[in-house]
Amino acid sequence: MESTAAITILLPTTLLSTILIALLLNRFYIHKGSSAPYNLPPGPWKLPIIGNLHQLIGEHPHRRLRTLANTYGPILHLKLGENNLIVITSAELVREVFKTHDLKFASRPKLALGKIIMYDSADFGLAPYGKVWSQLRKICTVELLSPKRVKSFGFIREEEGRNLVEKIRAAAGSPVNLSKLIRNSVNTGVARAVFGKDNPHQEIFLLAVKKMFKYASGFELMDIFPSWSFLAEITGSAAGMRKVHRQLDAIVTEIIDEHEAKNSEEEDDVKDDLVDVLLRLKKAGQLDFFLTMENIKAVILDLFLAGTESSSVTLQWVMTELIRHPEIMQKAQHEIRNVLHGKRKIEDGDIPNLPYLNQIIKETLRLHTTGPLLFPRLCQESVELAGYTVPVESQIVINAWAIMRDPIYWEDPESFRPERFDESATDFRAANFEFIPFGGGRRVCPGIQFAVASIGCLLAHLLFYFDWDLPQGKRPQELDIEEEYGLTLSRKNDLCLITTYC
Ligand code: HEM
Repeated sequence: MESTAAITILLPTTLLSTILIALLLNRFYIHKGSSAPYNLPPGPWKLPIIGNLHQLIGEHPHRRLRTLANTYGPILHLKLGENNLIVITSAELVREVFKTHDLKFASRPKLALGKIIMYDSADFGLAPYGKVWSQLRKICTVELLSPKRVKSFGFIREEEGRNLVEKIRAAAGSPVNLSKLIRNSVNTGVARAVFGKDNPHQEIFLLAVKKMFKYASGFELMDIFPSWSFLAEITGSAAGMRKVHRQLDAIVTEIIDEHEAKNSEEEDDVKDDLVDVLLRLKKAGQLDFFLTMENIKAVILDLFLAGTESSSVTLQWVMTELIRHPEIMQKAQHEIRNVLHGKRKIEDGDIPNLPYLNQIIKETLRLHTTGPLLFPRLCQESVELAGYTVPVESQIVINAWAIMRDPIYWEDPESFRPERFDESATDFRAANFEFIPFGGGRRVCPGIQFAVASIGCLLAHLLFYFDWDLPQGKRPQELDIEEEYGLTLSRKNDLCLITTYC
């Protein structure tokens, strides 16, 4: 069996036997943390060996952790197998993590997927804090993700918007699988920006991405019991990850080979994309560290994976909420059809003139937090937080989903109300620590502008050219909002809708 998020899936076999072993060993086992002189944050009682693993069963982790935080408070200590896990569930403490102690929390835990899939964390999303991380991040920001570069990709967004419209028109009359079309469009947009052309192996790639994001939940047994490597083999997780690695490696190797061949043929005449830049830097050898081919492959995958999944998941939730709230859909269509009045084509430069569209994207990111627990951090040295000690090497998880639904910060938090973001108020950056869809501090998502620009442009195309409805005369509130948990919180079921071309 291939394991996905261990907490929700693995229970019947491995976990129950683990509990039995734990109980048998109870008499002989001395709890690692129990004799430590730490003033640890509060948390529920812990079983030997598995710690609090059993308390996370039955619900998706972000929901379960919110329930635990309601009992134990906004800073919570759990023992998950071999790891100390500190869970933060308040904007005030997020400020401490992202601002006051930013450096101490700027690393990432070593996850099995980094080791197996991402060339031993040779990328920068999973890399530990340090020189390699900071230089790779800087190169990608300058070459791909800076506001200037993002603006320069406007023509790609326009073309992908038009392609999406054509594909939907071609399918008119029968329900269209909008989820699939969105995933393909977003992935093509990212591929063209990162390596200059479409992804020829899109189908295989998107399936591999889906699996990879499940492995990235941080709750894989291999990550909870890193020294029990046999568990990964028994459950099939390790084999599953190796398969994903082989598939992704084949794709990225082909991309690099093509770039190397092209560069040797047309030395001066070629317009550099990110892959060219990375290959050139490798050849020149002028960085402060030795840039390996693994670094290059892992960075391409980083951007390709992070860029595709999160933006496409967000756009699917946007359309879900607009279907469930026809009056908001109409208001958004009214805005865009008014602003573009008389124009036949949407241009990338039109998107900033659509403030309501922007409010809708923000409200979607609040209510359907793409990364509900952000991405785990590793505490690099012991820190005092809210009067408690966070031990060095603890993993830190911020329950962004719970904070962005907390009635302390948000009025009527369960309702979808884009108007709550007035045009001037909250920004995407974590200046406001109750609105943190992109994380914060040094490891804040570097792809904010890229993501917002591509989601905005595709969404504008969907709303300008089409009216949308549910198939089989279903009513708006009947559209399901079932979630699938992984690193991202996606729709469990694909979104299939009926369209009318306007
Ligand atoms: C709606 C879209 C997106 C959302 C919600 C999102 C969210 C996030 C979050 C929550 C993190 C972790 C931040 C932290 O630890 O504080 C992150 C990291 C990251 N994101 Fe995004 N992201 C999105 C789009 C993108 C895009 C389009 C790209 C690139 C093309 C990208 C590249 C990355 C990378 C490379 C990291 C790791 C940064 C590091 O560890 O230094 N993301 N993202």
